[in-house]
Amino acid sequence: MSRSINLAVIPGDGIGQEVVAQGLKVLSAVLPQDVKLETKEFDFGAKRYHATGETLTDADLDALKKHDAILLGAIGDPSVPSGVLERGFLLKLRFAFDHHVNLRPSKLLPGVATPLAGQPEIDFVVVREGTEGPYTGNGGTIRKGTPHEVATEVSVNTAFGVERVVRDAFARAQARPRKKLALIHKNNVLTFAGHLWTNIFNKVAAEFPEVTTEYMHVDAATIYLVTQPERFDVIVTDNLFGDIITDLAAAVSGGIGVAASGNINPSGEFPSMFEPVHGSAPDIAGQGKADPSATVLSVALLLRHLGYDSEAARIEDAVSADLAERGATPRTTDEIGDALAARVSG
Ligand SMILES: NC(=O)C1=CN([C@@H]2O[C@H](COP(=O)(O)OP(=O)(O)OC[C@H]3O[C@@H](n4cnc5c(N)ncnc54)[C@H](O)[C@@H]3O)[C@@H](O)[C@H]2O)C=CC1
Ligand SMILES: CC(C)CC(=O)C(=O)O
Ligand SMILES: [Mg+2]
Repeated sequence: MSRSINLAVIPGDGIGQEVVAQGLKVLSAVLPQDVKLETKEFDFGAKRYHATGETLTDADLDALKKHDAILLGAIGDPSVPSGVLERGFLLKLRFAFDHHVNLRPSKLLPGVATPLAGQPEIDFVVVREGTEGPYTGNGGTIRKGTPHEVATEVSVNTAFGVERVVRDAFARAQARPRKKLALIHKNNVLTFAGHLWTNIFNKVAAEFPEVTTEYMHVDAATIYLVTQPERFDVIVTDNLFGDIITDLAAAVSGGIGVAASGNINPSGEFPSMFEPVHGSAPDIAGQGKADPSATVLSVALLLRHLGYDSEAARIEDAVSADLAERGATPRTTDEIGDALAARVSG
């Protein structure tokens, strides 16, 4: 039986272009010959915005919808006002394709440097809600530009949206050996949203008696992520807290250059999208300094999502071996991509 992957590729801005090229290189190298890989590149990002004023149109969404999955580099450029591409492209796409499970694993691989003392066992996954919270664009400003300006940014939390992501996190915790789930919020202050999350979390917990649960406020969680990261197994949290703590989680688990993510639409109604946790890093763009490992590991998440488990594992092993053997001499983005492609095909 011949198999195929019809992949939408969005390199995006800055280092997005550089790292996606490596992700594709490794993907082509790992796939068996009977799997037909078809890729279609989309030019979303700053260049297209400057040329056309468009970020993401309905026609674009229709075109993207036809694919099995999406591989994204990163979006955002200093030449475009902050938020235009992030809201107008990235969040619009995540919302339109109902990517409500934003999956961000953090694993400190053997021999990988961490700023933490010793070599703690870090192996947890953050299930970040991806379509609600303060990222929905509900809010506004009055008396703009005056000393009396007032700006609001409303956090939207629906029982439906919270329950489905909490259920997903419980199911993931149940399937992992340690079976632990932490809810991270700030329910001592954000009482409306926080109590909704806590009540739903406790209700769903009753259906998963094998899962050990804990609650912690997000400020305290940032302490434990640094002082006791081994304590975490699965974390569930809202869109904003999840965004922030996963950069921190990346920093303690080998760095932002190795942090992968999946924006999952669990029903399969829309293609899921895989991307590194990092952004377009304009400070290092075009210099060949970006670590493509996060994108390559995102390709592994993509493959696992599509049922190519052994190919995903080969990529993860290759990255793990590459990181363990990384010497002090810096390599270019391209060189790391070549080394990973050689490992998965060797
Ligand atoms: N998913 C996306 O497309 C995201 C886009 N952004 C956008 O990216 C732009 C830059 O955002 P920043 O806040 O600077 O975050 P960033 O993640 O792009 O960069 C933060 C720091 O990490 C470093 N870094 C990032 N990726 C790296 C890699 N692969 N290898 C080595 N170092 C790496 C950068 O050089 C920088 O020092 C903004 O326009 C932002 O809105 C930010 C986060 C996610
Ligand atoms: C650029 C934002 C819209 C998103 C972000 O920082 C993230 O998803 O990690
Ligand atoms: Mg982020």
